[in-house]
Amino acid sequence: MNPSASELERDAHDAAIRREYLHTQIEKNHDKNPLNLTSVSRWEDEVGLAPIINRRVLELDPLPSPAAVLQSLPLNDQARKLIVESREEIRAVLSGEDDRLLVIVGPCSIHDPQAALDYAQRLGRVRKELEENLLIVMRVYFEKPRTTIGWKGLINDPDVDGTHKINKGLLLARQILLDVLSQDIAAATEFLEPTSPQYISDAISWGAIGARNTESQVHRQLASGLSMPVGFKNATDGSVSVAVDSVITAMQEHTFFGIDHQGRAAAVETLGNPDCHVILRGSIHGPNYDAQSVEQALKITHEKIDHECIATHGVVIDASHGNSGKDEVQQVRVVRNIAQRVAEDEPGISGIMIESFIKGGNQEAAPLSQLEYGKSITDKCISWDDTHALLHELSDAVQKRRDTHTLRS
Ligand SMILES: O=C[C@H](O)[C@H](O)COP(=O)(O)O
Ligand SMILES: C=C(OP(=O)(O)O)C(=O)O
Repeated sequence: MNPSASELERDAHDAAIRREYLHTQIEKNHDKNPLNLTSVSRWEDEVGLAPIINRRVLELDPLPSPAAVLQSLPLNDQARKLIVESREEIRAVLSGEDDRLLVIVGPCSIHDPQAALDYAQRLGRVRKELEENLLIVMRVYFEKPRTTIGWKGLINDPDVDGTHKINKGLLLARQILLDVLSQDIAAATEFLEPTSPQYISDAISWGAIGARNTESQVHRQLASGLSMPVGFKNATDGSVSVAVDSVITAMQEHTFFGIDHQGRAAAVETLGNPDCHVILRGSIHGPNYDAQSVEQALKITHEKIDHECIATHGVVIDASHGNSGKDEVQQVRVVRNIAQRVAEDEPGISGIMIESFIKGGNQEAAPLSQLEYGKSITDKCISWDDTHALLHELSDAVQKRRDTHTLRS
């Protein structure tokens, strides 16, 4: 059926709005495109598909290729060594070959490069001091999965002002990772967008798939090709079974849609990732960090996986999120509870996750100039002073556990 005159008029009107929008965006956002890419034209206009496709797409802003970003901000030799060694150490702790506790600690999200470096300097010093008992890795989270809407993290919106300069966010995130690694501390992150790992995953030693994505085939496939250990959170409704299914799925080979390092669409074939495990993060129904929940999670894992692996050895417990009701005071109690249980040699606790920043609590997300320094703009975090004390308590707990084992043998 031919479009009516009024439909044609509306299409022309929509196309004019899109073109004007594109033009003003390019004019306005020079720094959005730091690698000087030329914008794509409205291809659908040229091939006569304008009434059919991209009806609700305002802009397709080209991103640099992963190779261009990796080459413009390369890992140095110290960082390469740290990443290779820390991935192996994490694997050894998760499998029980190394008797330390894995501690993934740091801000809920990164929004300020200066504060991230400041935090990494502090954590780098404690990491060294406590390395005999704790394997400390910094949370360097750039992508935030939201329950509904909200700031989606530094890669998506680096200026926290709704301008969504992803080009800038990618380079900034990578620079922050290099700064963190320069403090001799390995980095952990959540992988959210299926193509963003090509830009940063070389700098990551441990990855997470969040509670909102744990049942997603796309994320399970992604994890199957990642080069580092990956933890899957239990679902927001508390299901641990889906996280175990994720581990099983990610351990297998897959072929799926992705991009290569030149940024070209690619059929990605993966080997499978044997270094996956479950993270207990509590749920909308309450916490699951207690001994019975750990035991139950491992029971489900053993029922579904018939061979010994990292996932059957133990879980990582997230002291924040559903386990603390996102309350930093409660998070301190949860960490103390876990420290006590580690000291008492409770089996199955391979690691702990803590949301911590320089100042405790959180504040509303806003552009950097309007923010209090060193305070979270997403979930509430434990202050640095409390974190420092808790890391020492966790270290003492691991030492006590080791002493018990030595006495027994
Ligand atoms: O870790 C951060 C948050 O818990 C997660 O992004 C969800 O946040 P929201 O419920 O405020 O959207
Ligand atoms: C979003 C996070 O956690 P979860 O997926 O458990 O909500 C997080 O760790 O930042």
